[in-house]
Amino acid sequence: GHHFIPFCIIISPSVWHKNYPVAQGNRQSPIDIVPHQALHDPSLGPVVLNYDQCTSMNITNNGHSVVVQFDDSDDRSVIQGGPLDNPYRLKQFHFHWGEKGCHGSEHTVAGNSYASELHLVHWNAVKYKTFGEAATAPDGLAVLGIFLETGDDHRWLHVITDALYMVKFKVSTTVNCFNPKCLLPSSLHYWTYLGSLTTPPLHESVIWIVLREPIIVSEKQLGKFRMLLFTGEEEDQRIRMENNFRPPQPLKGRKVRSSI
Ligand SMILES: COc1ccc(/C(C)=C/C(=O)O)cc1
Ligand SMILES: [Zn+2]
Repeated sequence: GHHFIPFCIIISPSVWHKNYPVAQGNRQSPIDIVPHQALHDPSLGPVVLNYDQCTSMNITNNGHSVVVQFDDSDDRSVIQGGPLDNPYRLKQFHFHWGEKGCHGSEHTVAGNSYASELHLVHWNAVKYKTFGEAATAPDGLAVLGIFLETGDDHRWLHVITDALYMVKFKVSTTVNCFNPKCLLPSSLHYWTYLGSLTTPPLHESVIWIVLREPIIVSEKQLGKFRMLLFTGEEEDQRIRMENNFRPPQPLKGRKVRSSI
């Protein structure tokens, strides 16, 4: 009979270390952030986001998340300040979410998780020539993490969630002039620590900046993420894309600093 060969093998985080030994490294992400154990560092200035109105290019279901990619050929959209020594260029943003309720974020705060987490990925184009090179350097990437909590509709997230039906399967579609500045909470108070990518190759190249204040999105908007599929249109199985979050990793003596 027709032998189904699953194209879509979901590798769980607990076995990533077999192919990526760095998964058990000393600066892995995410982590559980314990606010009272974070060191308030008065030398930490505010994080500054200078995003151009029109550098977004497309939205893609890459088989493990939904990613909005940006034109990073110049410094039109950058993050700077805070723990960063120079501007980092916006490359893409993506989300992590659960299958229901308030599980889905990667970082947790005093053991509590949020329904989802948005990651804005930037790279150090001052020191490195390409994103790929920066992604393997200890100060190569800066990822801004924003928690999503359920409540009222988010006025601007609609632009993204209303486009998700077009990328139900592993495909891409155009998104013009989406400025992710509209996805920020009112306060830019943050925690920062040295960590890693949270999906393979798990490179320990990320300066994390996690905002304390979540943004509020509706259950309906969040539900649209859950109807995405890990699988491609050509595949028989339809595996819903959910729970695409890595659990917190050991701190291994790292200090979390707070701007608060
Ligand atoms: C060089 O290959 C890469 C693969 C994934 C990533 C990211 C941005 C992973 C993550 O978001 O955890 C970066 C580089
Ligand atoms: Zn992420």
